[in-house]
Amino acid sequence: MSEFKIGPLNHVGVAVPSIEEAANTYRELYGAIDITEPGEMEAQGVRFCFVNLPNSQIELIEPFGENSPIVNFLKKNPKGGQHHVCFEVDDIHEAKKVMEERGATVLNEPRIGAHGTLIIFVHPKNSNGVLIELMEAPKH
Ligand SMILES: CC[C@H](C(=O)O)C(=O)SCCNC(=O)CCNC(=O)[C@H](O)C(C)(C)COP(=O)(O)OP(=O)(O)OC[C@H]1O[C@@H](n2cnc3c(N)ncnc32)[C@H](O)[C@@H]1OP(=O)(O)O
Ligand SMILES: [Co+2]
Repeated sequence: MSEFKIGPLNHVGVAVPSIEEAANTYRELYGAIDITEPGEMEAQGVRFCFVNLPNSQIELIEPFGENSPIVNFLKKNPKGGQHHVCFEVDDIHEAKKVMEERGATVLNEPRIGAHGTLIIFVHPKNSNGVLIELMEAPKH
């Protein structure tokens, strides 16, 4: 078995109808004070913001543009829901290669995600119904 292994949990993705309303929930109900301004990634079809926590983040995402990959999800979960879990990896190209060698369905070629590093997604069917995002760890 190769040396490859997933690293730290980077964020939990939560798909919502409105990131502003969801951010207010984390602010008013849970006392979150460190919430980023919204960003947009047309290529990924999402608007997003991050609830920064001491050891991880909640990534709030809502559809952006016509072909957003989360439109279907929100049709099935109109109030929103836990959408994906993101782990950091050292090398996204190695990660993709190993995932495919191990029989997983990688959903995209590595592309830039909200943290500015390359990401891939592994189909939920490979992980007990959980959509997994692998993100190349930021180089410090
Ligand atoms: C700004 C980037 C940001 C970042 O962190 O950098 C992001 O995270 S962007 C997040 C949004 N982007 C993506 O989700 C891209 C990857 N997703 C996909 O390719 C699709 O959403 C996919 C393939 C997971 C589902 O596609 P679609 O919804 O069109 O297919 P189905 O509705 O037919 O679903 C197939 C099957 O999968 C189950 N499903 C769908 N979405 C999820 C989910 N988020 N978590 C768990 N399971 C999911 C769905 O229920 C179907 O199951 P089945 O048993 O076959 O009915
Ligand atoms: Co994400």
